[in-house]
Amino acid sequence: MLDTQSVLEVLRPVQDPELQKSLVDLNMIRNVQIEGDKVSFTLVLTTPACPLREFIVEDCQNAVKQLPGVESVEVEVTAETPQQKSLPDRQSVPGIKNIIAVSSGKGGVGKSSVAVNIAVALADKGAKVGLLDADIYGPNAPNMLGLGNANVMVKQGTNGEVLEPAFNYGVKLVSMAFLIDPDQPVIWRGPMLNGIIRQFLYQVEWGELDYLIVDMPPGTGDAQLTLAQAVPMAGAVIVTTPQTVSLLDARRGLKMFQQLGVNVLGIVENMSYFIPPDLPEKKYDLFGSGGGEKTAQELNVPLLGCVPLEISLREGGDKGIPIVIAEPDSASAQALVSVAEQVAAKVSIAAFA
Ligand SMILES: Nc1ncnc2c1ncn2[C@@H]1O[C@H](COP(=O)(O)OP(=O)(O)OP(=O)(O)O)[C@@H](O)[C@H]1O
Repeated sequence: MLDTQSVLEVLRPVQDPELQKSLVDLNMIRNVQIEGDKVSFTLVLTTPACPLREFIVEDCQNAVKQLPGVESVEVEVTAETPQQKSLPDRQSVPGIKNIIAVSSGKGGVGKSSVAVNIAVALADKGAKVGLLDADIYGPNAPNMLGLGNANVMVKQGTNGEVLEPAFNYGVKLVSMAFLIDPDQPVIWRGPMLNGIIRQFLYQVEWGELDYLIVDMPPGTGDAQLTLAQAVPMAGAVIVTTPQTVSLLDARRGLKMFQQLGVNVLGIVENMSYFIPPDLPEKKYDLFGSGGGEKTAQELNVPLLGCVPLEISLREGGDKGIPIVIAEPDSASAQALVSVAEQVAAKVSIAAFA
């Protein structure tokens, strides 16, 4: 007989490919309805940015169609992002499910571009996203998000004054740029870091967030230490170029996060190759090739993606329209969307591990 139980039984062997557990056991199949020969249910994924969404839906449909008497299968897809694991000695930020650092060993490798585009890509998929621009030396996320002239407002919250983040492309943003005088010497900014990072975590009206992406200053300094010691983190993403010097610094950064007990979600190789706009079928390895992959293998962390060097990516950053929105079909936008999906998937895996 066709009933809810038989539908769940036939779906039980279908696994979430990333978590390698039964969708039914993970409570990802809900609200099973049967009307004559029509079966419908809700598939609750662990992230709206699930890279394998279509495969999972197809697997579910194929499984249910095996039941005698079923003509059509309708799957409504939603997502509930899991909360990262808590740590006994770190205070999580209420409402924020996953804090992800985007870091690089070396400056100028495209860390902010990657952080901004990951944030926008996740928001575009339907996730609730915040971006904390903690890059005290080059806080350029506001410009890249078209919020160069934004001002954060201070308002009275339930526990004192709170900052209200700026908002664009579905992303809530606070940045060091909103607080520091751009003419202030960098040397005076360092000592402010610890306090400001904590303030940006706890005294901002973030609301409910699936992901808070933190654009870190380059290197292995105080900001990384402060963040890792203040809050439980879902993980860190390390951005590098294929060049040897950048890779050596990336390794240092990666080791530091590992020593601080932060899960390294993987490496993003940026500026992997150059695509000339007039010859899009050509590829030039300006900074060498394969370095990111080799480093990822050696250090036993995933390579989350390789983003090409494209003029339109730089232009998008300068104009305040991130490439994933401005030119979603470009090679760099597609690579960045895939990186965002990989990051989301790895965060889910860590939450269920
Ligand atoms: N894949 C790419 N293709 C073209 N231009 C890029 C690419 N990645 C980054 N850029 C450009 O390189 C410059 C530096 O990038 P970005 O600010 O993202 O780097 P960063 O590592 O955050 O730098 P900083 O160390 O100053 O914080 C920017 O002008 C950006 O638009």
